[in-house]
Amino acid sequence: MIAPRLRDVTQLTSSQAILFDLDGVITPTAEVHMRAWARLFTDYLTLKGVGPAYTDDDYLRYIDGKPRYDGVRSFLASRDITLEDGTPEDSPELETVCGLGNRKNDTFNSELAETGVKAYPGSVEFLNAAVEHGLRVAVVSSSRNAVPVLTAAGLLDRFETVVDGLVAAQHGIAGKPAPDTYLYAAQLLGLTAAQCVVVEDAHSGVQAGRDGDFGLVIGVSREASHEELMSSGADTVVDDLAELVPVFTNSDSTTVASDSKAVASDSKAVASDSKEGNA
Ligand SMILES: O=P(O)(O)OC[C@H]1O[C@@H](O)[C@H](O)[C@@H](O)[C@@H]1O
Repeated sequence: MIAPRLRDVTQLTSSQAILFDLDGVITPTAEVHMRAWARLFTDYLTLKGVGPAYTDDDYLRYIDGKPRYDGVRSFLASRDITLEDGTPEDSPELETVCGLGNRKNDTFNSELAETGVKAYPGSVEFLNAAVEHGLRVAVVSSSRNAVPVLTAAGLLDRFETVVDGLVAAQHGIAGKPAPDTYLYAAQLLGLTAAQCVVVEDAHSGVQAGRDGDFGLVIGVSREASHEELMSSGADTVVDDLAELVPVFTNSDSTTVASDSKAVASDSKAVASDSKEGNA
């Protein structure tokens, strides 16, 4: 019989790779996406005379972490609106799923060009500690802007592979909440899901990690709460990835658990519902 997996943070040190979401995990760009979506859908619903008005909760429920056009479809469905898909080449003026998505992308890119991107210091600290410990690292993002965002943050060369929205579209890989983009990244690294850790801030991404049966799913609470991410399937949730650096720098895992509130309290119950080790 295969021993049940111990889904707590000490498993980080025995993992082979960390697969990082980007927006909201490595860079604060989830906020930029969030503002651009709010502008698009507030204007759009007003123009159509459709309610209820768009709120940030809509972003978290229907859009966060999903590929661009899936986010549009999913939000419009919540207001009983169906549009033709169009194509990714659609002009932002067109009232199609792709046209609206591209309209939001213009807003996203203007803000990014104005403000630039600076990674979360705690995430860079965690990345450095993981790499120093010998773990391999990759980015798995739904965004078609992942490479420019990583480049602007000066981090592109830190990752062995980047599976983004463009790669997924090119290969016909289903986006988050499906686990497929994460599984594809693991495959590119020549690893199994069980050997990899997923780090996510969005419900859809946490769900992808859980459904892909990854070795460990770490939630980072930015907009979504600890409880929400735990209920989506995270094994543990932190406010900042720097909280997990002691896992690498301190070989005594019990000290780590007691040093970090979130880790100690969130990781307890998880071993009980974990199945056998996966492929
Ligand atoms: O429009 P893009 O850049 O391809 O991004 C798609 C999605 O990418 C995800 O990473 C973000 O969490 C979402 O907010 C965003 O909508």
